[in-house]
Amino acid sequence: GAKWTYSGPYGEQSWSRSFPFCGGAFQSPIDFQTPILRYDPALSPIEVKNYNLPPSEQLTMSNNGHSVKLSLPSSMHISSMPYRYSASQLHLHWGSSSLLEGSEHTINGKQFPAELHIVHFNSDKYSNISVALDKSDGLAVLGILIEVGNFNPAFDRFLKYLNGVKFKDQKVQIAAFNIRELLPDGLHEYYRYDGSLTTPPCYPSVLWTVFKNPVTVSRQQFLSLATSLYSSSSQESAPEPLNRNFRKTQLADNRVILVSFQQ
Ligand SMILES: NS(=O)(=O)c1c(F)c(F)c(S(=O)(=O)CCO)c(N[C@H]2CCc3ccccc32)c1F
Ligand SMILES: [Zn+2]
Repeated sequence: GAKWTYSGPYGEQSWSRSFPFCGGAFQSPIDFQTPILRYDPALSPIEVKNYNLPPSEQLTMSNNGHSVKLSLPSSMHISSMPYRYSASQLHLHWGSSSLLEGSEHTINGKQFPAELHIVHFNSDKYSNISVALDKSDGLAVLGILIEVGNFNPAFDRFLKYLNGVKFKDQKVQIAAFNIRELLPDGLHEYYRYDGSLTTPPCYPSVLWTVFKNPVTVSRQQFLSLATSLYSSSSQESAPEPLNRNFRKTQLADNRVILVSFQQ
């Protein structure tokens, strides 16, 4: 597809030229501002199934030039939503060694150092994610905000392989692990709204669930994520660092953001 980046002439202000939905409604990410939040007691705790993958399984970790992503088996799924949403992949957004602000969603204007996204598709209605991608009930993404603090052994299960995917289109097979350990302890407190993919093609097809409680990684783990990767391929002459790969927050318009918790 058409080239897009996070800075320069192909940056987010230009996305809508090649990807019209990027200039449309229901765009993500957004800033969770207290005045537009509404408590919804019907929002039940998120339940995930088969997230505890056996180490005998292997996952493909790859650098696609926009993020580092991990392929996930469709046996992993979210069971607490009206439809079953089966896992497809997880990826991250982060700042840089000089910018500890790289999350996509923000809370009352606070941007976190990074954010993890676990992308799922509605497997009750659609046979695969490519078919589900542009359907209004097609995708469900879990957003996990990341702070710098204590070392996180679960994140290290894949961060330790970053040097194997330094350049665009590089892939490595890694031992699977318990993906549930990447999530915060409590899955009962979260923000919920209808939004979009935060990258082109920006389809308004995502039911967003962003957990209120961040997880932590150590400063060294954050720096490893922020400085190990390049968006350019190994053959290219000028290596382009892969960092600050987050979209700015979009207008909420008259969208109400539901929250499962009371202030
Ligand atoms: N923040 S986000 O959750 O909206 C989001 C991303 F930020 C992101 F980078 C990617 S990607 O596939 O790594 C690269 C762009 O396609 C996807 N990938 C999605 C979109 C396209 C596609 C096709 C097959 C499987 C997953 C995806 C994504 F859903
Ligand atoms: Zn994402």
